Amino acid sequence: MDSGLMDLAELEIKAAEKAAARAGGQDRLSGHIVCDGLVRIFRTEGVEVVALQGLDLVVDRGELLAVVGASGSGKSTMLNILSGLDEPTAGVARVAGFDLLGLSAKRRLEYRRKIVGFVWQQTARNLLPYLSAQENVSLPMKLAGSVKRDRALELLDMVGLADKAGRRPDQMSGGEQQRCAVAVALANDPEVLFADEPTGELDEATADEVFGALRTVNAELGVTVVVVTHDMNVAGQVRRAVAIRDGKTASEVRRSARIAADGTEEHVTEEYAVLDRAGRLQLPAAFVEALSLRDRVRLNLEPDHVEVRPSASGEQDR
Ligand SMILES: Nc1ncnc2c1ncn2[C@@H]1O[C@H](COP(=O)(O)OP(=O)(O)OP(=O)(O)O)[C@@H](O)[C@H]1O
Repeated sequence: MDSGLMDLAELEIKAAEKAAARAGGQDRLSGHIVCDGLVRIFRTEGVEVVALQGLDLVVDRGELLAVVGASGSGKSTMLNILSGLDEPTAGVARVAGFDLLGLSAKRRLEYRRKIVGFVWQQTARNLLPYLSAQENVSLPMKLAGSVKRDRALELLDMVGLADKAGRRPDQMSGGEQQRCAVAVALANDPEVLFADEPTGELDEATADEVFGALRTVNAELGVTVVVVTHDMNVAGQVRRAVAIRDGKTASEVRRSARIAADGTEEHVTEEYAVLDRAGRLQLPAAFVEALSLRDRVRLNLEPDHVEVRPSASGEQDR
């Protein structure tokens, strides 16, 4: 049995329970983060770049989601909007009841201070070099005027750094610094944690530890976690990974555990294409190439599935 995955299942149940308690009941569990038809167009020197082309995404309260995609697919653009640093050109972006389109400066500040926490790829952006781990975690509390005794140590303990509380960033490894950054991001008890390539500068084993810390805080605090990465292998670290392609959500990988006919537990990884509200979906590039699909395809409705066939030869140019 894959004990790692069992842990994942247990952690997810725990995270959902904590999130429900935090939200005041199961009925408020859905749609903690909602992107609907999100569009972001950049205009520079007369050139238009459509970075997000109608992106749809719903993340439930208490979920831990990975967003994966190649360079230039729009991940950072989405994260900048969700973290309140940038505004969408059109569409809906809502987090914890905050509508991020047309937020006043005051509400934006409140959103960034209280609702969301961030972990950036560059460790230097997350931690102050001359402060110890504990001081780094305490700083956001001080700035918000709400220092809670022992909270910094509790958070450091949660990310496995209880014994490193007195160390400065240059006395910690890259992975430890990123785990410390997770504790800093949670100092003011945000509802949502965004992490942008938090393991981008780390080797695989160290990256696993950082993911372990993200899973733990998700389960212990019920905080909704969104991790953006170009590392497709990350899908194995979470139960839900959404892939972005060309500024839209294209596919989704879900991992789950189920009991097989012989009573043993088996673990299933299933990949789904994302269907938007207009019924559009994107075929995986490998499928398109395998059958040389081009321009038009034939669709047949079968009792329990839809068939996609290449158009007959010669049909393409008629
Ligand atoms: N401020 C900007 N001005 C003009 N174009 C931009 C701006 N920011 C992003 N873009 C463009 O938007 C598209 C999406 O970029 P984005 O940074 O969101 O991708 P990404 O998936 O995060 O890539 P990476 O993994 O390399 O960070 C790219 O074509 C990029 O060049």
